[in-house]
Amino acid sequence: HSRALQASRVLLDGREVEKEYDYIVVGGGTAGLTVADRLTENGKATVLVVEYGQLSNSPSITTVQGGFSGMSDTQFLYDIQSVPQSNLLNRTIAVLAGKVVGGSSAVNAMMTVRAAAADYDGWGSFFGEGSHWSWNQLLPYFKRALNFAPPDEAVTKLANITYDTNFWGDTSSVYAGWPSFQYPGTTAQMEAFRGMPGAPFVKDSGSGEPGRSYARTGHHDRAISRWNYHLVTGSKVTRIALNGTTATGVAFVPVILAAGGIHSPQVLQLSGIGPRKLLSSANITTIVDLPGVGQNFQDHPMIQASYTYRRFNFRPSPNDLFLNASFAAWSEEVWASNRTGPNSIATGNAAAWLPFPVVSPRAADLSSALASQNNTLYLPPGTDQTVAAGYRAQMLLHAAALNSNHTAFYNLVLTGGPTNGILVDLHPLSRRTVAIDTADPYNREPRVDYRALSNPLDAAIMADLVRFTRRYHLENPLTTSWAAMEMAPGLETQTDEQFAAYLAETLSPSEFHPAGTCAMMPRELGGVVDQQLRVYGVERLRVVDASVFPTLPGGNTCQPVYAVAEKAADLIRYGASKGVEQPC
Ligand SMILES: Cc1cc2nc3c(=O)[nH]c(=O)nc-3n(C[C@H](O)[C@H](O)[C@H](O)COP(=O)(O)OP(=O)(O)OC[C@H]3O[C@@H](n4cnc5c(N)ncnc54)[C@H](O)[C@@H]3O)c2cc1C
Repeated sequence: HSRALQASRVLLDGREVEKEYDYIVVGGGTAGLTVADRLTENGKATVLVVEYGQLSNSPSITTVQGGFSGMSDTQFLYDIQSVPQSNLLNRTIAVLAGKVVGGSSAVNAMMTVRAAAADYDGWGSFFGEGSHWSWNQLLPYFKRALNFAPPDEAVTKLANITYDTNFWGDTSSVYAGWPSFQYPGTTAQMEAFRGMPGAPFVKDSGSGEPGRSYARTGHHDRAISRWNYHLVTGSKVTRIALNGTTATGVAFVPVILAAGGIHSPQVLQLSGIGPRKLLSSANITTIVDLPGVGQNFQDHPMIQASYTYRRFNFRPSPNDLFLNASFAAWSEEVWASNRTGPNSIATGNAAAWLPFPVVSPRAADLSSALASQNNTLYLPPGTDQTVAAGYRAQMLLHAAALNSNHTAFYNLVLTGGPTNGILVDLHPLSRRTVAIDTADPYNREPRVDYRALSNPLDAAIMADLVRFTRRYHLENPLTTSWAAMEMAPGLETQTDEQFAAYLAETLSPSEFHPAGTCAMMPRELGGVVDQQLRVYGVERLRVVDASVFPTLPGGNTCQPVYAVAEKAADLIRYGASKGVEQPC
């Protein structure tokens, strides 16, 4: 950085890139833009972000209402289908990931949640005592990551919102808040969990400003005014240049790989870092034999459990947006005039996250079944011993979590209307894979195998998640007056075997939360990066994105990605020895 860069700007062509930078960030997505913003903040370090997608102000990205417009616009998504899923009647599944400046944070459904402390303590536990990865040590970065706008008074009252500002920050340019409108039915659906014994109600929540706030608006738009920040768009990184085992980027530059859960393992494999057998079958010379790259792939399965209420007299309801022209017109009007009203609701602004013992009467039995299971039988044949050892360590953690009230397994998204939402398994046991397509590794998208339901206990756990949802709707004193009808799976589905058959037909193995494919675990447990997110066996190369999560947090993944990226920026700037920086 002895030499001034041309003024900060977006470069439309790789040929405009300078010869030297202090850091190169591969992927201008959620994590990549966060790190690039923080590293250039001091006005000294020079950073180039290389992003395959384009900068866009399309309404698909900026529209809030419903939360689905980004994920429905294929120009901002990679075009990937999974391999046929043998446990899902050979169905193939669309793999959604953002391809645009801002990455998946530009197309996601905007649900903002943090998951339980125990999930993050679990991450550090793989490294033993003294790890600097834990809830307490990530909390300052959660606070730095998002700027929390408290809910307005009317909404707070109507929806019984409670929150604790001690858990939130107010410095980030990425904002999190509640919609300025709530359907009364949402409150009723939330309150009805009081009819389910043991369901905990916690204090903290969030609220505030409408609009999509994401990595591009919160980080790129800040950094673009700096001389030391460059972003090149429309440029796909196929591999990282290595000099021996040192990443050299363009010219001896430290590289931060932030291409996301699907593409970071692909880029490593194309660079000769990954499982030797896979690389040689693609004629790629192995630089570092790292069996964990592309293994340990996790995502949250979505289960269809749908109910329609015959008597749900809460109005207005989300259906009124389609059925009641004057309500729809009013919604448009208040959104246009001051960005309030129903159109400020994305998707799922209320949901339940519950521990497994609350949901399942056989939590203790399933927990011991998992602990005593020969877990590695359910990994792909030929899985490396280190990866298998890591899987065993994770399954022991999950076995304890299954019988604990300190982490959530069950997630039901509430709609506020007479049809009910999405059911999610927060800690799936099956592990998936991402691998370069050996037939044409540089030009084809990677092969994504969800290996759905490969661990048979997943189906049993999911069956209990549906059974609980059934009880919530059909046997709950607080919901009986709604006269719910079970549309799916249908009351004839009762036994574990019937549920397994139903899941084969209908399960969606992805909530678009790909993670774990470059896991932060000890190398002897199949890890790919160490606690400073440095790739084992390679100098000057870190991975910073959802792929480093060793296990999925029990919640949507965007907020944890921001927090991990904030922490990574401090690790890169100050090193681990300086300890955790407190947010200013
Ligand atoms: C449709 C959808 C809905 C979601 N809904 C929610 C939600 O409601 N709430 C929530 O919390 N989370 C949600 N998520 C998940 C969340 O958005 C992601 O977990 C998070 O944004 C991932 O961040 P990341 O940095 O790991 O990857 P990304 O943000 O995906 O960034 C990766 C970037 O790298 C780029 N890239 C990839 N390969 C290359 C290459 N070879 N060369 C150059 N650039 C490359 C990509 O184009 C992309 O911009 C959703 C995700 C999707 C896709």
